Amino acid sequence: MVVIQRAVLRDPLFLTGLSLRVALILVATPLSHEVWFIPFLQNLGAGGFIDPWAAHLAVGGTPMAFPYGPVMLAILAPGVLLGTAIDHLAPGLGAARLGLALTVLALDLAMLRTILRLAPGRRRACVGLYWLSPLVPYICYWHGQLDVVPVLLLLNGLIILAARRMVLAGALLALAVSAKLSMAIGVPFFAIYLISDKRLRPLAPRYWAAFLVIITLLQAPQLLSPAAVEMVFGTPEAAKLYSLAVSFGQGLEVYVVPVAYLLILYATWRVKRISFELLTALLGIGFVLILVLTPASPGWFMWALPFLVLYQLRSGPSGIALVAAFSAMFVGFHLMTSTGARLILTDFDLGQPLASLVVLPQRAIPLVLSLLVATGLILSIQLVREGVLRNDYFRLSRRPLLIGIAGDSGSGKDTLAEVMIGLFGQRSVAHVSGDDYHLWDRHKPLWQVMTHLNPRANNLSQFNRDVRDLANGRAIRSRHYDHATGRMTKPRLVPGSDVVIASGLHALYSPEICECYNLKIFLDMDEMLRRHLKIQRDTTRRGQPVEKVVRSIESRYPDCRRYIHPQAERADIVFSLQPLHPITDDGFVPFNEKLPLKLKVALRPGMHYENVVRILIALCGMHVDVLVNEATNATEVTVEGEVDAEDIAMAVRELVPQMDELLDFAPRWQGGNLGIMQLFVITGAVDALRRR
Ligand SMILES: Nc1ncnc2c1ncn2[C@@H]1O[C@H](COP(=O)(O)OP(=O)(O)O)[C@@H](O)[C@H]1O
Ligand SMILES: O=C(COP(=O)(O)O)[C@H](O)[C@H](O)COP(=O)(O)O
Repeated sequence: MVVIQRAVLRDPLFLTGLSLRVALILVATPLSHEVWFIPFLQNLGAGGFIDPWAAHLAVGGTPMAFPYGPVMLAILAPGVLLGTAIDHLAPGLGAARLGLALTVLALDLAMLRTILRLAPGRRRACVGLYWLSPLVPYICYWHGQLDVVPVLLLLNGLIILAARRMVLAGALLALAVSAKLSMAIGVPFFAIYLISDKRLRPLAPRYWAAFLVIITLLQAPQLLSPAAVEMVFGTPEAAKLYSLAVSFGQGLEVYVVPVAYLLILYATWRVKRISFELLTALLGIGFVLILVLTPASPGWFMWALPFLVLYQLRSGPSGIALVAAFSAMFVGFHLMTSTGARLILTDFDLGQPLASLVVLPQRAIPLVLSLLVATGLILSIQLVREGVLRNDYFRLSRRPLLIGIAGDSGSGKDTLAEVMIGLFGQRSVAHVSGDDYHLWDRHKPLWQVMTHLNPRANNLSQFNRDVRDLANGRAIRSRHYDHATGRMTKPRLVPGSDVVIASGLHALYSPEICECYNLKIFLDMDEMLRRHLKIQRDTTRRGQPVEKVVRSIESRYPDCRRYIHPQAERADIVFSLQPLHPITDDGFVPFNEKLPLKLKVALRPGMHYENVVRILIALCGMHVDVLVNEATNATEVTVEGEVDAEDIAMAVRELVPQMDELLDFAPRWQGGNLGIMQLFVITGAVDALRRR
């Protein structure tokens, strides 16, 4: 049973739409129901279960009667067969007719509920845009088409796919196609969606396995029935896709719809990474173009309607007006040219198209069709502009997100890179480390002559080339410097990804590589804290004697001042981790002691930080000071206090909800200062991506 919130059921708008539907069911019976669908379905009762299509043709039924698959049959038959049985008991009740109409009403309510699930919090808008649209009463209750069935299955398959319940989602897509073959139009869009999102790729085999098993089980028997092949696969409806052709002369024709459809698929393929919202927009564009470029049956509009509702919810009054105009043209055109309904208990038969009942002005039909095509094309352009090009996610994900992280040895570059990889997901990030571009390893004599902090001790031109290649989505081959052995390993393939993190001593050194980054970060950790943490790391994790590490820190300090620290001027964000209590020269801090820290965040002029500060105070309960550095005009935000990972996750969802689909399914949020860094990096990245 379709469960719709009580608030909707009590909504006057809903009750108005329901009254209209019930009135139509009571007073009108669509010609298509009476002449095609009900007789076909009643054959099942006459022993047509084995091969309903053959049984129908055997009694002289028309091949046009039921060009649908077994799922449509299974969903619609119970109401009709029950009604037929009741009619046998009480002739003249019209229960079979009511059985079909009430089944359609139940599916219509399920469609409303599905749309409400797709647009949570937009209850009245969804009721207004779907339930009160004249399209649905016209298509389902006057003209009498059944497309609400496959579209409902397709839409729920989308929702289940977004929830990553892959087997059920694949099965629902198969059910949609087995209800009406034209839903196969959507299959390539789903395939591109599953390929484009690296997070979904491991889950895709289950999806397609379920799809193929269900579609085979349901469609194979139909292929064995010549009658089904004639009525379903050979339906004249399919020929409409080829009706618009461009003649190349010499009897050659190019079909416009297949060309347009392939162009839309190509454009979809070019969208680097498709969010759920983008997928619904692209599917809507595909369906609307088919409506515009073919003499589409009224039922075909149901394919696009849910996506048009979502478009209107996002676009507001202009989109609503445009869809209303397109809908009005569509209904007007089909009232004139398509079958309608007979009024019950009267002889008033509007089953035939208006054009055959009354004399219309000569140009009425072509004029309305022209307006229909014009409004449809304008709507398609708007769907592309507003549904795709202006889609935040589309703009964020068209090219890889590039983040550069520079800082002295031990300042936290790898740590920050790792916590950001934990957010985006290993599959979606290409990490390039400056250490892998040292010109010599620890065992070479030059190691004793020139420190690695000197740019000339590193192959920075190769580093820059590799970052640029990754920025263009190309894979690179990069060696790896193993700090445990002090040697370079063999080159390994680093594939292009949605996010590129380039961290290293000189990651912001060359101006031209800085132009590649969307976000530039410099780590300027308190010097005593850095020494403490570097000594702790190099002795415990890199097996180096304390004396050697201390000597190295001292000997490299001049190069650090000369080559590393100046990079801070190029950064968008400078993170400076500070101990709450200064570490004095002789104040040795035991490695296992957790140092209370605070984080200073210097943001270059123009970086938006107000909302971040608001959230850190209001939601995370942090103590935050904001200062503007008069010299650099940079904003310095000092953050103190404890924050847990869940609060950081909530803060990011509040500040940049559109990032959700760019992050991993289970992003690894951090608490403490690393979580605050995650927050500033994510919001800074979205800011930068919106500007590009
Ligand atoms: N934000 C931070 N909070 C606490 N400890 C940190 C932080 N960043 C780095 N560290 C610690 O400091 C040491 C050096 O960090 P690392 O990321 O290896 O620096 P780099 O990559 O710049 O050489 C590591 O032991 C690391 O755990
Ligand atoms: O210090 C760094 C940078 O690494 P990081 O920024 O991770 O500290 C150089 O890679 C070292 O010179 C490598 O030499 P070693 O392996 O002997 O430290």
